[in-house]
Amino acid sequence: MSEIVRRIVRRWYHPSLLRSSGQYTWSPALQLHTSGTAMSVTQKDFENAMNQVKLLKKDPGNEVKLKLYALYKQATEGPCNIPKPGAFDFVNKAKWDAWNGLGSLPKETARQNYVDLVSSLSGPSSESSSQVKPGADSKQEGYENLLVTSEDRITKILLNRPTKKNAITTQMYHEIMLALKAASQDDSVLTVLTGSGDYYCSGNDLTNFTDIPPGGVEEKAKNSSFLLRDFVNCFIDFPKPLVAVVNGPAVGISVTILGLFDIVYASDRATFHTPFSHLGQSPEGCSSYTFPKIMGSSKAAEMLIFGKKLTAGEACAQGLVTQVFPDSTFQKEVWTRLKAYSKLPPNAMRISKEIIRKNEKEKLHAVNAEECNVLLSRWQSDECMNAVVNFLSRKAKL
Ligand SMILES: CCCCCC/C=C/C(=O)SCCNC(=O)CCNC(=O)[C@H](O)C(C)(C)COP(=O)(O)OP(=O)(O)OC[C@H]1O[C@@H](n2cnc3c(N)ncnc32)[C@H](O)[C@@H]1OP(=O)(O)O
Repeated sequence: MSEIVRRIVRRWYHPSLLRSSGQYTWSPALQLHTSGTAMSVTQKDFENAMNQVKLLKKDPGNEVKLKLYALYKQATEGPCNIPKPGAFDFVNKAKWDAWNGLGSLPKETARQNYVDLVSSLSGPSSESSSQVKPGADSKQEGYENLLVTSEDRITKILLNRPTKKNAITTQMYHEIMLALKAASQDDSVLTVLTGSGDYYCSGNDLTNFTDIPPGGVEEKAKNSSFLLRDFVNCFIDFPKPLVAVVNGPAVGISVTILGLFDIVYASDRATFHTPFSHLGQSPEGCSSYTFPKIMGSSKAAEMLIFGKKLTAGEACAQGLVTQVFPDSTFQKEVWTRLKAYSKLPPNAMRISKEIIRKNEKEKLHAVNAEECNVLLSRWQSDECMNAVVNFLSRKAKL
C-alpha cells in the first residue's frame, strides 16, 4: 500500500470527515406558516396543501417536516435570504440547511413539490385540483431517501435527498434497484425517475468511499464494483418504458445511465456533467458505448474524457435529451404529456420497447461488466483517492 493510500485511509476514518445528520424535535418553531403570497394557477392547491398538513393524523417525522418547511419558504420567499445560524443553534441550523439546500429552485417548482409532498403524505384527496399531480395515489413505504408513488398508471421514483443534491448513497443504490423491481411488476405502464429540490442528482455520494470494510480499500472497491454492475443491469433489463424527468443539474452516474432510458425530458435549468477524469475515474452506466452511439465519438469524448458540462439545449441537440421545457412550466407540461402516454395500450408499449432494445442487451451487459472492472482499479488509484479526499475536505468541487 503506498503512502498516499495509507494517508487517505487514515483520513477516511477521521471523525471530522464523517458527518451525522442529527435529530430534530417537532416544535412550533418547525411548524409551517399558513399565510402565503398570492400566486397564479396553483395558489389554491398550495393553500389546500397547507391546510392538509395541519390535518395529518400521523407525525410525518422531522426529515419530512424540514422538507415541508424548506419548500414552503422557497415557494413564498424564494432562495434562502437569512444568515446561517450558529452551529449550536441546532433547530434553526437544520431549517436553514434545508431551505438553503434548495438553492435557486424557482418558487413555482417549490410550490409544486410542496403540493406533491403533502399529497403523498395525505393519500388521495376528494378535492378536485387544477393541476396534474403525479404521485398522489399511493405511496410505497420502506424507502428512506426515495419517495415512490403510483398514480395514473405511472410509477414515480423521486430521489428525495435535496439537501445533498440527491447524491446517491449505497443504501439509495439498493433502494432504487428495489423500486425498479417493484415497478417492473406493478400495474403501472410507465416508470419515471426524477429528483426533489433544485438538483436532479449530483451523482455518486462521495462519502460512500469513507465506509471502508475490514478488508480495506480493495474490498471496498470490489463491493462497489459489484453494486454498480447490479445497479446498471437493472436499467438495462427494465421491461417497461422508462422516463427521466431531469428537473435540474445532473452529474456523474445520473447522466451516464440516461442512455438506457427511453425518454429524457429536461428543464432548461438542467445541465449534464460527467467529470470522470477530474475524479480520477472512468465512464460507467454503459456510457462508453451509448454516448458515442448517441452523439458521435468526438462529442462523447468531450463529455466523458474532458468533463465538458452540457446545457440542456446542447444535450438535446446531441440526442441525449428528448425535449427541453422552460423551467416555469416544466412539471405541468411533462406530467400532462406522460399522463397522455400512460393511456396507450401497455402491452404494445412493452413489446415495442423490447424489440427496440433486444439486439443491444447482450452488448450492454458486456460493456457494463467491463466498465465496472476498469473502475475496480480506478477506485484504488491515487488519482481517485486524492479527488475524493479533496472533495471531502472541501478543497474541491466540480
Ligand atoms: C457503488 C458505487 C458506484 C459508483 C458509481 C460511479 C459514479 C460516479 C459518479 O457519479 S461521479 C460524480 C460524483 N459527484 C460529484 O463529484 C459531485 C460533487 N459535488 C459537487 O461538486 C457540488 O456539491 C455540486 C456542484 C454538485 C453542488 O455544489 P453547490 O450548489 O455549491 O452545493 P454544495 O456543494 O454546498 O452541496 C450541498 C450539500 O450536498 C453535498 N453533496 C453534493 N453532492 C455530493 C456528492 N456527490 N457526494 C456527497 N455529498 C454531496 C455537499 O457536500 C453539501 O453538503 P453539506 O451541506 O456541506 O453537508
